[in-house]
Amino acid sequence: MTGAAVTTANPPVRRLADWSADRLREFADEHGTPLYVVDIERVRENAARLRESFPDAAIDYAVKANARTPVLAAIAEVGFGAECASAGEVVRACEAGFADVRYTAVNPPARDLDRVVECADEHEITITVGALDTLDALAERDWSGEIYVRVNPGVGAGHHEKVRTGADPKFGIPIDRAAAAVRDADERGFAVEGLHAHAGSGILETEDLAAHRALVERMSDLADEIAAANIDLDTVSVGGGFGVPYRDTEAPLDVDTLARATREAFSADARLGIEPGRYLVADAGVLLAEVTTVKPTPETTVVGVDAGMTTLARPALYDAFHEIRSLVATVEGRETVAATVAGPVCESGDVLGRDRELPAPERGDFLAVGNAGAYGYEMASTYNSRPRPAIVALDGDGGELCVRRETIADLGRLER
Ligand SMILES: Cc1ncc(COP(=O)(O)O)c(C=O)c1O
Ligand SMILES: N[C@@H](CCCC[NH3+])C(=O)O
Repeated sequence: MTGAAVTTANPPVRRLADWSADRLREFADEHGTPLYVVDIERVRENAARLRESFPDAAIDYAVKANARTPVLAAIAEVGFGAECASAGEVVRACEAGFADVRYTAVNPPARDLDRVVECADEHEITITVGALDTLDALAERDWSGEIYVRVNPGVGAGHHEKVRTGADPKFGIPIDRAAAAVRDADERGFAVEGLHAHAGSGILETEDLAAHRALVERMSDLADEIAAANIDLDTVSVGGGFGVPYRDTEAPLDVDTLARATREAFSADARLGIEPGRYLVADAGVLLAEVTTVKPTPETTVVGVDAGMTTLARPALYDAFHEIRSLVATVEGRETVAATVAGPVCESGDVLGRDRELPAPERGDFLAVGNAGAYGYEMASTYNSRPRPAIVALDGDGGELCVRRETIADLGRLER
């Protein structure tokens, strides 16, 4: 295979080193930086591997991880549903061709509910309710579609405390009150199709896998209690959160083992549901940046680049680690330096990586940041009036601009 294509058929992880530096450099030259590159074929490979491990499960893609149209269209095409966090995601998922779309309503703004209810006139939409208040809001809108009840399982997992939703009271109905909530919804005439819970994001470590298993067991017990009340549940979704290795030294998640453990723990008389985001898209994307400044200091070599916390928020927000690689054609004659790769934003937290061994960077070099396909562009902002980057989508040998670079003129377009 050539270019950015992988060398083994559908390996469980694509490392930053597996991308073709020549091809990435060409994209950076052609489209400028900062630039996201997303490989749609890799998204399909990840989807196929997940489907193989979970052959009977209802799989809903968590759109928040990457909501760009080519990504959505590819995942819709393989037949997964969509799990959406807002009316915006619902609309985009419907437009991209998803047949089953579920809105996970977290403190839903009235505007979102109105729009989702409107969408349901033409699309198959389910709403996941995480508070009794939301049932009232749906009743006010004469909602006659299906609902899921979101449960707070009391067990969280994930790569950072900010993403361990499972034990956070913000999310879902406490598990000891959930059966009563389902009975209440049923008596009020709502079509309760499913239960939902989500432990958190970035499950990779043994303790997170144990938390996932505990969640599945708790949800199965709850489903039994609900079945005993003669309420038939179609699906019990145990959420997403399947992690990917961000460091070279981390092993990939063995989804077969995860699927087996999930199956063993799942005893509900209903279809198992999962809703992965990151797992499908993270290693399908890289972020390209250009070196703008090289500054030796007593502590470190500061390598200034044109991408920062407004382009990729994860390092600043969660201290997340992303591999960084130089794309120079030859490292000959360059010694290795320990670099702090920093962005152009006026905050000390605007650092993409510290202590990174790189062939001494020079102004004009391109760097690639790995695993940028999930929660990358989606969390980009225009802080410091910095326009958002462009995105190139690859499919096979071709690469096309799928999102143009925002301009300074764009920044004022909403002002009156
Ligand atoms: C309700 C819900 N479902 C699914 C996901 C997807 O998570 P991940 O991208 O880690 O698979 C999230 C995000 O953590 C979520 O909040
Ligand atoms: N945005 C987070 C994932 C959280 C997903 C939302 N529940 C991340 O980049 O790791």
